[in-house]
Amino acid sequence: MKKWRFLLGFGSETGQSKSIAQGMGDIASDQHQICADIFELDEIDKQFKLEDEPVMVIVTSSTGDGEPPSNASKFWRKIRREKNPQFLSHMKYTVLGLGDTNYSNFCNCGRVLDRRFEELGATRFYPSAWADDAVGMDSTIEPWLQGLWPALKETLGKIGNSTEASVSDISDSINQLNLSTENKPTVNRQLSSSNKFKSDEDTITYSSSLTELTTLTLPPKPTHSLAVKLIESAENAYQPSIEGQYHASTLTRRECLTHDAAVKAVMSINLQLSEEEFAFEPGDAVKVVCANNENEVNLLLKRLQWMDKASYQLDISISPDNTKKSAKVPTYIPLMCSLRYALTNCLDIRSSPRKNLLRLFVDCTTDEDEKRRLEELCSKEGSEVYIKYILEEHLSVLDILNHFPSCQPDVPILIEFLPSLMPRFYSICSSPLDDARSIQFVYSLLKFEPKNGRTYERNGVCTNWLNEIDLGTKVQIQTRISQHFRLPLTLDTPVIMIGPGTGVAPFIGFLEHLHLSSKSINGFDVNNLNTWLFYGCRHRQHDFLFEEQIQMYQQINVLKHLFVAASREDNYPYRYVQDQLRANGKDIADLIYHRNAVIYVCGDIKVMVRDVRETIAQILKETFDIQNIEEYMKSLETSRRYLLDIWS
Ligand SMILES: Cc1cc2nc3c(=O)[nH]c(=O)nc-3n(C[C@H](O)[C@H](O)[C@H](O)COP(=O)(O)O)c2cc1C
Repeated sequence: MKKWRFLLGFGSETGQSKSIAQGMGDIASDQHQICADIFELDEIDKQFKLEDEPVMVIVTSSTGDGEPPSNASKFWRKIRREKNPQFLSHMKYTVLGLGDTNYSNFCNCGRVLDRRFEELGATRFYPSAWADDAVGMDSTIEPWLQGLWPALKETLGKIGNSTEASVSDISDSINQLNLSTENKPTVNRQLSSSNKFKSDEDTITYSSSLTELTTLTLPPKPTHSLAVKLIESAENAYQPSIEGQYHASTLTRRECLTHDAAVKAVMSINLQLSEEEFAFEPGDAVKVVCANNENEVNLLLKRLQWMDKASYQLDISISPDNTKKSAKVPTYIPLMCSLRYALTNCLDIRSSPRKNLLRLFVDCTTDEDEKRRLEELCSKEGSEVYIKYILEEHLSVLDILNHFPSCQPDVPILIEFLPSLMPRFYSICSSPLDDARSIQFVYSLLKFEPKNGRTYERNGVCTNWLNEIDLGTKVQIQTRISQHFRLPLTLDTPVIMIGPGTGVAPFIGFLEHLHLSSKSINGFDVNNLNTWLFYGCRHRQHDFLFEEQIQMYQQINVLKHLFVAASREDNYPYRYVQDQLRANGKDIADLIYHRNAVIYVCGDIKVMVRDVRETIAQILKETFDIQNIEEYMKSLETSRRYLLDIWS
């Protein structure tokens, strides 16, 4: 029997959109008997042709400063260049954008694709949605998905002929569509009289906003399709199965840039490339493939009662009972590997479990009170609780299992539903003019205490790994080429660099590049440079990163103006970079307004990026009495004169 189908294209940098698209594909086939053909957007013209697609759903994140993820950039270029205004007039579409409101270009990639599809004649069959990582994406994605399926069925039904649906399929689906609101799984479990979770202190396991009388709407139970066979033999050496083109490098140097008294230690790393030249420029970032912490993996293995079998080989395959048509073994896990290997190198055991995994955990739990609480956490009614106690506190899968001791999930479920361990990004702080086969970057060592639901102490995943590996260890890396975060083409364009803490990294790359250019390029006169650096630390004696190097750039006239803020020093007037910007307000405003300066902001997104933008807007408004300052700031952004390189 023929079946409805649609194209589901995703653009993903760190794997979230990809896993959401894959989850959507599963729901489409398992619950709605619709086939989703899922491809990276950049598979355009290889795996799919837009000309042949009547219905398309796009799931895409944004990266950099609102740019498309690396597997969607070719797609975007093609769509952007298309001249025929009717090119997509045959198409119905919708977009789910993933982003983070801490970035000024929130969901920019999704939004521009959405607009461009409309300009090219496509019709939105269902409103596009923008999910925000800053507040938890599920609160947008869940309701959006609930409405998507009926809308999709209606759309596919209307154009039935061209999507090859048979009449009986259509009527089946329309019947289903009519039933869909009554079909949501709800549950009202009776709790034991001594509900052991009733303690206000234990927030993950109890919240007063939900009572045992609340009827819960649960997400549909995901179908799982993997099986593992245990083979009692010693572990072999596996090749990490990472997607994309990675370069082998070697860790050649690691040093601490901060004083012992610093609140947070900052490390600097050097990686040497073994073979080919690694093309990068100042402003680019490097993606580092890392592994999970051994102790954390051991804790998880113990909790799963797999410690004694941890190094046995697992033969991972599709279960003979599988009913999911799209089932496949995740590509990032070798078909034969030990559980220890999979948990160490392939699976993200740190990020908070998504609701579909919690839903599966319900059925692996024997205690009725624990079951009910897990149902609450994955239910629609429990969304706020899930965001507050799981997402915002960054609870891991191990934390959840520790809170629910009677939950004993099968290993294949974890292998199938934990996301893949993604490489981490760092801004490069060296110049290729120094050595094109060597890169340097910096990172802070982060420690998270066991509190607020976290059941064990932990460090940042990749930073901890980078800190523990021996010199000489091979490190797999890839560049993330920045499209816009680049030095200006003309030497005398004023450059305003704002980078507190490790946010100074790309600017060290910029300054080093200018310094080396002045030595190697004829006619490159440092006197023409107009460079301003606003740097922030806690205490100048303890954590002024690259202090000597920065002073050297000043002495040789590569860096013209340096302004330092120190947030923890008594009697020092400038706490934050914004204070220094304000103190130099007239000069900064003049550079931007009259001299076409380019402003670069780099660092942690939480507060700094917003405050810096507000400060610059205020300075400009006050100095030049600009009436619509927001419009002016936007014009700086669109003309690529206000550039961000930020992370969370
Ligand atoms: C380096 C970096 C840059 C980002 N830039 C933006 C941005 O400009 N706008 C936005 O809305 N979100 C931005 N984000 C947030 C991501 O889009 C968001 O976390 C998303 O869930 C990631 O999905 P993915 O894993 O599929 O790439 C950025 C994230 C990172 C790590």
